[in-house]
Amino acid sequence: MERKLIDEKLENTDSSSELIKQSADEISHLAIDIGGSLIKIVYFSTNSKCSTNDEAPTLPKERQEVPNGDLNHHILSGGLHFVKFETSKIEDCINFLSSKKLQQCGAQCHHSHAVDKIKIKATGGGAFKFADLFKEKLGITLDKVEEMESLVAGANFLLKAVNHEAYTYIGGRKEYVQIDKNDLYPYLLVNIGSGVSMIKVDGDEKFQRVSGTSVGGGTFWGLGKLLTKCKSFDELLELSHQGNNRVIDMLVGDIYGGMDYAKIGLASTAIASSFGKPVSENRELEDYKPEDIARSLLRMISNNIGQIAYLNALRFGLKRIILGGFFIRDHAYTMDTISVAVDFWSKGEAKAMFLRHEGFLGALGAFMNYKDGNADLMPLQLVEQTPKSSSCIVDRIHNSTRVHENESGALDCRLRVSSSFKIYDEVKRC
Ligand SMILES: Nc1ncnc2c1ncn2[C@@H]1O[C@H](COP(=O)(O)OP(=O)(O)O)[C@@H](O)[C@H]1O
Ligand SMILES: CC(C)(COP(=O)(O)O)[C@@H](O)C(=O)NCCC(=O)O
Repeated sequence: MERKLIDEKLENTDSSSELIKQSADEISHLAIDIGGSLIKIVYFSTNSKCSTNDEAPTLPKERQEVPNGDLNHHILSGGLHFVKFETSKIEDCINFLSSKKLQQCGAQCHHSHAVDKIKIKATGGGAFKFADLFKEKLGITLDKVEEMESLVAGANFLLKAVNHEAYTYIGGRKEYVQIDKNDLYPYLLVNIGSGVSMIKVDGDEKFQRVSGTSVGGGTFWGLGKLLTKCKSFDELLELSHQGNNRVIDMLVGDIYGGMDYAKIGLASTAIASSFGKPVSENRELEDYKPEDIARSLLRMISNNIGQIAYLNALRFGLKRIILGGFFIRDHAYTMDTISVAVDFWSKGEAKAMFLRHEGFLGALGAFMNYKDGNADLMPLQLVEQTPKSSSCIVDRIHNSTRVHENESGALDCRLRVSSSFKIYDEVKRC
């Protein structure tokens, strides 16, 4: 529900203060992915109180010593939260971060140097582009994590640790797929953000970006904005529901006098040329309905990505195509078009799968990176969950450790944190 709320707020320019109010909990770890279109934040919060006086606060009750007697580490129990902002409204993101207790503590702290030491993991092009802005406005240093590495780490984490994460979308039906974590690799990761990256994943930290296309989510939103005058991405998606692509697309039947081109397996209703119909019609842009244009555009881009994904899967003999990125937005027509394209071209050999945390792969991967480097933060301790069997299909099921998802959409999890972890200590000192 929280994710839904935040998505709605995203479309409303005056809502950042409300978003700030509803999320005034304590953040112990945060990672950010600043992309061409959207900023994605993943943060871990214990919902505990932060002291504002000079004494160190009592430890939150969730902060307990690890039962195995490892006195150098603590376990934090809490939730992993997901938030996004439009990159063009980066000020909202800055305001959100500065409202958080981590930052408030720093701002109120008498030791002004403390704030300057805050470092957060950051990925995406914006980690470079906006590094100075974060330093100047928030005193935060962006500790850069490579973008493809983050996407892969995020996808691997979700596929291995979160129940009901991957699903197929066929004929209007969503079916969850439980992938055996010992039989996950290789797969093709297709991230549809502003542009599209295709990555062959062979293991943890073992991957190669094999392809990409500049015709992606940014193309849909950018062209759609120009052609339909829609003011938001969601409005454009909504509009596409009511449209008919056959008014804009040139079909095989339009060329073959209403007949199939049976010899090469093309039905009369198949699209011969996306956006081809206006070629032979004496009509202006205004003479076409915006909903038909939106539908045609969404279909053209989704189909094209599905086809390029299939070709790359074929190139490397991959059977699983896992799709992420915020272009998808859990949108039925988008997923159906991609699934049909993959199924059609691979003759049923390859399968397209989508992820519930579709747009947060990079941010999650950057979050996982806290475990590297100075090894202050140990890997997530995962909580066992009994899978809900009703809507779940089994893809070589295997016993695995899983993460809970609570009602707010946050993932319940535990972090194993070094006693000397930096961000937490900055807060504690205040
Ligand atoms: N609220 C939104 N505003 C803008 N674009 C959105 C929104 N929701 C989904 N999108 C789509 O998601 C794409 C960005 O996906 P994302 O994975 O965040 O990529 P990036 O890292 O390039 O920002 C946009 O180009 C657009 O197609
Ligand atoms: C440059 C990018 C990796 C940036 O990632 P994004 O912000 O789009 O998620 C991506 O836009 C991309 O892979 N573009 C396609 C470039 C190409 O292969 O032609």
